[in-house]
Amino acid sequence: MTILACLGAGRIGGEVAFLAASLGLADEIILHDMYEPMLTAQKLDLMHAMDITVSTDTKRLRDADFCVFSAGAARTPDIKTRADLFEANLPVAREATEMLGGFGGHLIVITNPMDAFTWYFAKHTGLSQEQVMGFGGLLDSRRFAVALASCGITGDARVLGEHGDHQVPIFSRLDVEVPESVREQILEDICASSMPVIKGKSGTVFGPAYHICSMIKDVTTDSCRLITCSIPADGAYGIDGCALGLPATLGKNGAKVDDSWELDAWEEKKLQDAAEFLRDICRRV
Ligand SMILES: NC(=O)c1ccc[n+]([C@@H]2O[C@H](COP(=O)([O-])OP(=O)(O)OC[C@H]3O[C@@H](n4cnc5c(N)ncnc54)[C@H](O)[C@@H]3O)[C@@H](O)[C@H]2O)c1
Ligand SMILES: O=C(O)C[C@H](O)C(=O)O
Repeated sequence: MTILACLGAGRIGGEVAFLAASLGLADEIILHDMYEPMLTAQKLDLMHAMDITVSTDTKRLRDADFCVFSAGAARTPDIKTRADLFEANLPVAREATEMLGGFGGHLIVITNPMDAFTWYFAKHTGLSQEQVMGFGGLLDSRRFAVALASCGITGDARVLGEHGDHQVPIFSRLDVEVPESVREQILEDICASSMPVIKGKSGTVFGPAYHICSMIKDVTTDSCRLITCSIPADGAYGIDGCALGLPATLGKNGAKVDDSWELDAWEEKKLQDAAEFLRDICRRV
């Protein structure tokens, strides 16, 4: 019996609830949204799809195995970076922390700027480092794979660093050497890759929902899959004072940092730059 709570039942919360239920990853859904018509709409739409218990009682949150935090404002085409959402979404994270009293499951943080809020929840909920994971690395890695494929490059495409403009595509795990000028061009392309989706359909949905559900599956099946996700760093890769995308294995005990990757000089510099950028935002939480 797996209970999935979605704090924020908009595009991401709604799609994750639907997909998780469709895939048999959740037996019961708890939904919360400040906008009552959206909450009612998502609840009814789910119940019209399948025979599943959908609750809107936030007191039940403490019984949930997973909580996906996707409440708050999303980027529109005129909001340049995810970091620009920080002030708007900080009060939303504060409210969620209060609701999460007694919750002992796995918290998957989606709301942007996602790394800052991953740090926030790790500091303010009393959950362990392994129980709080920020989602973005799998999506960024997939976007990296798409960009590489268009250049005919294959290999293990992974992205570390910020879920944002300070993301760090890892070229040293690919099958070929990629020169710096090409790296910079690909980095620029992947940083811009969600905007056409936002412009065309108001927000990204399929990509995030698919990968978020894959993380839920990793935990429920104890797969110990190698992923990248945002983790409150405590010294791994010489970084602390922020959460950021790192390699991790994901299983029933949550996300465990894999500190064995050897980065080349370009990647190492970009990762330290990302940490410096994120430390600045994380200080503000
Ligand atoms: N980490 C990622 O990879 C990733 C991917 C997609 C979206 N996001 C982020 O996730 C967040 C949600 O995106 P979306 O597309 O689902 O947006 P959305 O607007 O469709 O849904 C957000 C929902 O949050 C609700 N909400 C706002 N304030 C609230 C509060 N105080 N309490 C409860 N509910 C509240 C809104 O009513 C809305 O229904 C955004 O910050 C977006 O940038 C992150
Ligand atoms: O780009 C955004 O603002 C949404 C999300 O973080 C994404 O990467 O799809």
